[in-house]
Amino acid sequence: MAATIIDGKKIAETIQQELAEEIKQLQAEHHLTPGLAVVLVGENPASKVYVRNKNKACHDIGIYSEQHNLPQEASEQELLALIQQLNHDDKIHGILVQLPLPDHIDEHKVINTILPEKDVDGFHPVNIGKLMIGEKGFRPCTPFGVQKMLSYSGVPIDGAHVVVVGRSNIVGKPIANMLLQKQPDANATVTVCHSRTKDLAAITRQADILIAAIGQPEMITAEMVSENAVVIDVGVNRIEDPASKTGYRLVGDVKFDEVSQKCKAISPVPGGVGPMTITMLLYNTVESAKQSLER
Ligand SMILES: NC(=O)C1=CN([C@@H]2O[C@H](COP(=O)(O)OP(=O)(O)OC[C@H]3O[C@@H](n4cnc5c(N)ncnc54)[C@H](OP(=O)(O)O)[C@@H]3O)[C@@H](O)[C@H]2O)C=CC1
Ligand SMILES: Nc1nc(=O)c2c([nH]1)NC[C@@H]1CN(c3ccc(C(=O)N[C@@H](CCC(=O)O)C(=O)O)cc3)C=[N+]21
Ligand SMILES: [Mg+2]
Repeated sequence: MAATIIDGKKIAETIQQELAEEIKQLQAEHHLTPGLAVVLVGENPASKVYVRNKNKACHDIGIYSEQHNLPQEASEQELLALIQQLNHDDKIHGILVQLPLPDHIDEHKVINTILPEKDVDGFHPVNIGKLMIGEKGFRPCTPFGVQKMLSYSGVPIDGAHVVVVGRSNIVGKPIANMLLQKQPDANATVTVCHSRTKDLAAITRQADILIAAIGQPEMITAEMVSENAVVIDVGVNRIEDPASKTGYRLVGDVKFDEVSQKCKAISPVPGGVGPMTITMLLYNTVESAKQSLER
């Protein structure tokens, strides 16, 4: 039977409407407009699409957003100085530095310079540490979006066997940690797989919830999933497509056509995790603005 489609775009719209209401209230009661600064170094076309989508979403719901474009050759010093300036800027409640950065810039140094209370990406070691021990802090947007997507869709996480394929710092590791927590919308039994995993298919077939964050176009096939599985596809891969106007199209890490004929539920690409990521960035920015009232 064909799978239920988990419509990330629609869930994202619902959450964004709630955020827009909350922003109106913040403006009416506290004269406060949440502000986000996005920093982009260089000319990566995929990054540009993400940045454009973020700016539009901010505009739509009433978040002030500003974009800082540095040239590819910008020095690490220049970037760190810009972050310091944004750290001190009272209109700015969230700072996002688009990754990956050019090779001559140390990513860790850059992330460490962002004030943890403005780190709406949830990448600063302080926020990662809080996530690990179950303390309140900013959650990375993609994992947070996946968690919200599952809970809005009524997928039980408590007691489920979640298999995550991928162990990056921005997706695989934080999502595994979030769903493992002894907390609501979590309590999963988690297995994390990666490129050195032996007999990957034998493990993915055991998943009640399979999360693919691999960066390999359509790698997860029908024989790797069970009929009861809920499949969340985090992958966003551009592949060449001469039939498309742009010359390329987006596919996930899951072979959607065959897997969706077998599993219980699945999130599509585009229209799945991507819009949820943007929404949780907005959510964290609003949260950060609210927290600034308490300081
Ligand atoms: N929708 C969204 O909002 C977002 C989407 N993405 C997308 O998600 C995907 C993953 O991103 P990211 O985590 O940054 O990617 P990384 O390249 O940082 O990590 C990929 C992970 O997949 C593992 N892997 C690679 N090949 C295989 C394989 N053949 N078998 C098993 N495991 C494998 C790697 O293993 P190892 O560690 O051993 O190298 C690594 O842990 C990408 O397509 C990216 O574009 C990313 C961020 C946000
Ligand atoms: N500091 C930082 N934080 C990030 O969160 C971050 C990052 N750097 N670098 C790049 C990755 C990738 N990422 C995406 C987010 C949304 C979509 C998205 O909205 N995708 C739409 C499609 C957009 C399109 O049409 O191209 C969808 O899947 O429906 C895609 C990719 C965030 N990342
Ligand atoms: Mg680098």
